[in-house]
Amino acid sequence: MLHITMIGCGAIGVGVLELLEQDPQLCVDAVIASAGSAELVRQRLASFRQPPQVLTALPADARPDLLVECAGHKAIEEHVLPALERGIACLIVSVGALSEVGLVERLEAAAARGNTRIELLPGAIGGIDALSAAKVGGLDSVDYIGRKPARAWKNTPAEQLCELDSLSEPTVIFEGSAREAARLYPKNANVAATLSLAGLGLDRTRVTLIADPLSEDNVHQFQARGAFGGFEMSLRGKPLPANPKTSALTVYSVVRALGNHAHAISI
Ligand SMILES: NC(=O)C1=CN([C@@H]2O[C@H](COP(=O)(O)OP(=O)(O)OC[C@H]3O[C@@H](n4cnc5c(N)ncnc54)[C@H](OP(=O)(O)O)[C@@H]3O)[C@@H](O)[C@H]2O)C=CC1
Ligand SMILES: O=C([O-])CC(=O)C(=O)O
Repeated sequence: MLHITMIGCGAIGVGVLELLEQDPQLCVDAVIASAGSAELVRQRLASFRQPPQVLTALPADARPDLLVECAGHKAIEEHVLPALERGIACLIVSVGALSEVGLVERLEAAAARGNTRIELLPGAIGGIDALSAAKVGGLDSVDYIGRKPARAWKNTPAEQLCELDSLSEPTVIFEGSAREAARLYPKNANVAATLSLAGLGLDRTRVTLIADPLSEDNVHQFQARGAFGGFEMSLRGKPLPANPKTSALTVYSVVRALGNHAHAISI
């Protein structure tokens, strides 16, 4: 059995825990919550058959097989970097955080010192295997369009560009590089950052973000061109009721990745 510690117990974390209850090969022993929400998280987990322990940091003597981040950008600094130094393998879902200058290099250095590895999860997007294989032969362009219902852009700079509550047609709220998208829309730019890391990098990956009052789904589309040929992907993700910024596929992506570590065949 694989022993896992999870950072964050919000929309993704709870969804993952619910699904893992059915897998005898995976056990989330502990959840790391922010100090201010530890009690709330304990209440959230009370109905689970075997609720994980709720902590605010990884104890010095803890040695989980895997640490999986489902929390946000700050959690990488606070928990992932120190765990890597201690030799604990980490899975990261907040991939948008890696657009911060120097963070990729710091993660690599921490993992090298701990002689361990970091896995970036595909989350809400598919086709990362094909894109990153295409990169080996050389890519010419990667263009991404992220389209979400208007409510998913609440509390973002989109609020300064348009009246989200009364939007009547799809409205482009951002066009530019993946680096700039991640800076302005950190909670909505994980896919853009993932495509960049798998493909042409943050400065050469072109991003368009759209607030679409006519869509109920989080739609992710990208096209790539290169020596391999061409590739178009369109994915209509159902948003999680607990957090409309987040697609349900992200939960399944975490469960798949953890399962691949525990099961005999990985796919
Ligand atoms: N790769 C991808 O495709 C996707 C990635 N994501 C990313 O996944 C992350 C989680 O998403 P989601 O579950 O929807 O978000 P939620 O806001 O629903 O949940 C996040 C939880 O993590 C907790 N948290 C935040 N910071 C820390 C910290 N430093 N230590 C411990 N706990 C912390 C929050 O608690 P509190 O608020 O009390 O701090 C909250 O309970 C986000 O960063 C999001 O950007 C989301 C969708 C797709
Ligand atoms: O659809 C999602 O779950 C999240 C998303 O767009 C992103 O962070 O890029």
